[in-house]
Amino acid sequence: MGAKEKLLQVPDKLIRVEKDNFLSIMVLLAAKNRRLAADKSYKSSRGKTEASEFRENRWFERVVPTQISKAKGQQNMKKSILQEIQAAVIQYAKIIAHVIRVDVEIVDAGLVRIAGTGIYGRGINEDMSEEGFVYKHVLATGKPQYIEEPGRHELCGRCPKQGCCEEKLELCTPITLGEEIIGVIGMICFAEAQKNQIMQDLSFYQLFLTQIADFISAKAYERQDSKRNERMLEVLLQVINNVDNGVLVLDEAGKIIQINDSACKQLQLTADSIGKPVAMAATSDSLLGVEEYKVVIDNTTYFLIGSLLSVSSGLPSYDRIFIFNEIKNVKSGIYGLTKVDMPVTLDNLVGCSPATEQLKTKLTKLADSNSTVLIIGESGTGKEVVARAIHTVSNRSDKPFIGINCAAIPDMLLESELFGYVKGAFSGADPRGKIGKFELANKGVIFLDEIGDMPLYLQVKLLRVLQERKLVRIGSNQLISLDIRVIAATNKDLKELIKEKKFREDLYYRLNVIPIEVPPLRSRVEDIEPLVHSLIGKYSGLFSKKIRGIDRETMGILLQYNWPGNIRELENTIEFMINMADDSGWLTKDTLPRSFLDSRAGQPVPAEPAAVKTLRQVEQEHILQAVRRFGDTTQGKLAAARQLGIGIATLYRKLREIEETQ
Ligand SMILES: Nc1ncnc2c1ncn2[C@@H]1O[C@H](COP(=O)(O)OP(=O)(O)OP(=O)(O)O)[C@@H](O)[C@H]1O
Repeated sequence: MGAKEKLLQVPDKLIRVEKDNFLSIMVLLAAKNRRLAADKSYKSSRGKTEASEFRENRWFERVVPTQISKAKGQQNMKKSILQEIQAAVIQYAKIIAHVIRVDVEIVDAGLVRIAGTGIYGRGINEDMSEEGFVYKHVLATGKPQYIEEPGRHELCGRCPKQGCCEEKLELCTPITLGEEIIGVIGMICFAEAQKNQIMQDLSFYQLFLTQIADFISAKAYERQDSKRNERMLEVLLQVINNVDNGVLVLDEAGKIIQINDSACKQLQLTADSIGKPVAMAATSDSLLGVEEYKVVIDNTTYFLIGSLLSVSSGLPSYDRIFIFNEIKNVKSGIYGLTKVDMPVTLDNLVGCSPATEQLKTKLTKLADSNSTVLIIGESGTGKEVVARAIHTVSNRSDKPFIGINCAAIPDMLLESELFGYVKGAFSGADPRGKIGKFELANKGVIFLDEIGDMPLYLQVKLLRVLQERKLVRIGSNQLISLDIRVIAATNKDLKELIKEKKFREDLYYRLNVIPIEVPPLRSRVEDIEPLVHSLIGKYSGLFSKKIRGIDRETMGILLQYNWPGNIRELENTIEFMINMADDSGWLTKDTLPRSFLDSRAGQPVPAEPAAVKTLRQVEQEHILQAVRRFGDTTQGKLAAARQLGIGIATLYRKLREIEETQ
C-alpha cells in the first residue's frame, strides 16, 4: 500500500482529533501533488542547490552556534513560540507518525525538542544542542534536508552516533513564521521498508512535511495574533481606566464586561456591576455634537451623551464600547466655563434703610420656598442682586443659578437659548445642538431678567413650561422634566403691558406668586452712605489705590442727587471718582464727573425728603436691624434682645407685630 493510500485511510479516531486540519492536509496535498506532477524539475533542482550550498559552507561552525545561543538566550527569558503551542505541535507529530508509520521529531529554534514520537517521545523538552546536527543545518540554511544514510553523512561528522546511527532515513524541513525560522520538523525511518517506501516518492513526502510545517506555522501565527490581541486589550484597559469619560464595555449579550472608575462614579455603580445587562437606545437627540442615549441599568434610567463604538474583530467577547458623560456632568462643565459670579449673600445687599431691612427679612422667609418670584423695580436698583441672594439663601444654593436677559437676545434666538435644540433642528443652528438655559438650570434657579420684553409667542411657550414643569428641546420629541425655581424680573409696568396686549395676563399671574418690589435709590436715601463706603472699598481694592475716604461736602452732594440710574449710576460715579482722586486719597467735589455737576440731568436734584417716621416705625426698623446683625436664630434673637435691653418674649411679640404690619 502506497503512502498516498495510507493518507486516505486515516483512522476515524485521528480524524476526530484533528479533523479540520487533517482534511485540509489532504486537500492541500492533492493540490500540491497535482502541481508537483506538472513541475518535473522540482526534485532535481532542489537537491542540486542544497548539495552545492552544503559543499561551499562550513555552516555549522559559523552560523548555527550564534543562532542557537541567541535563541537560547531568548528562551531563558521567555518561552519559544513553539513551546507556547506545544500541545498542538505534539498532536501534529502524533498524527503524522500514525498515518505514515514513521517517527517524528519537532524542535524549536533553540534546539529544544518540542514534540517527538517513538523513542523521541520520552525526551520532550530536552535540550538537543549537543546533537541534532541536521536540525542545526536546517535552522542555519532555512532549507529542507534529507539524509539517506544517517551516521555516515557529512552532516553527522560531529554527532556522537556517527557510524552507529540506527536511523535509516531522515527528512527535515524548517518551520517558518514570516521571515523567522522558528523550528524544524523531522521525519525519521528506523526500518528499511519504511525508507524504501519514502524514497520511492521522496518529493511527495518532502512536500507533505512542508505542509505540516505550514500548519504548525499557521498555529504559531494564530498564537502570536492572540498574544497581540491580549496586549492590545491590556493597553485598551489601561486607557479605559485613565480617561475622564465614563466607559462601559459590553459583550454581545449587552452585559457589562468592563466599567471604568469614571463610569462607576457618574452612574453611582460599583465594579460589581460587571455582568449586569444594559438596555441602551439613542434618543435621536444630539447635543454639543454628541448623541444622547437613554441607558437603563438595574431599573435606573440615565440620559448620557456619548459615542457607541462597535468593536471590530480581534477582541473576543468585546462587542460595543460606550464612551459617555452624564448630561448633568456636561452641564456642570458648561457652568464651570460660564459661571464667574460670586454668590451674593444677604450681607452683600448693602443698605440700612427700612426698605432694605424689610427686603432682607422677606428674602430670608422665602428661602426654602419653591414658589415663583417676580421682582419689580427700576433699572439698576439691584433686581439681579436680589435674585442671586434668593438663590444663595435657598436650599438650591449648591445647584445652578442661570440667568438670561430676555431683552438682550434677539427674539429669533431667545427660544433656542431658553429651550435648547437638537442636531439638525433648524437651518443656521449650531450643527452640534445646544442645551437650553432651562435645562442647564434644572434642579436650580432660572432668572428671567427683563421678562416684560419677552415676545408674545414665547410667553405662551413659557407659560406651558411653567405649568407643566416639562420642556421639549426644539427639533426633539422627548419630554424633559424640570425641577426648577423661577425668578423673573422687570422694570416695566406689566399691568400696563397687559392692557396694551403686550403681556399675557395668565403668564403675569403665574409669575407674580411672590412679588418683590425693589424701591429706587431716591426713596431709600439711608442706603446711599453705606453704599458709597462699600463701593469705595470695592474699587480702591480693584484699582489698588489707597483711598482714605470721601469728604462730608461731597457726600452731601451724593446724598442730594436724584440717581435716575440708581445703584448702577452710583457705582459708576464712585469708580470715576476713585480714578480721579489725587495723592491725598480723598474723594472730593473735584473728583465728581463734570456731567454730574454741569448737565441739566446731572444737576443735583433734591432727593425726595425722607418721610418723617413714626416712633413705632423707628422702633421696628431698629429691632429688625438688631435681628439682622445677630442672626435670625434663637441664639441670635437672644443676643439681639439683650442688646436692645428687652426680654426675649417682648422681642418675639414685637417681631410678630412687625410681621403683621408688613
Ligand atoms: N443692595 C446692593 N448692594 C450693593 N450693590 C448693589 C445693590 N443693589 C445693586 N447693586 C449693584 O448695582 C448694580 C446694578 O444691580 P442689578 O444689575 O442687580 O440691577 P437691576 O435692577 O437688575 O438692573 P437692570 O434692571 O438694568 O437689569 C450692580 O453692580 C450691583 O452689584
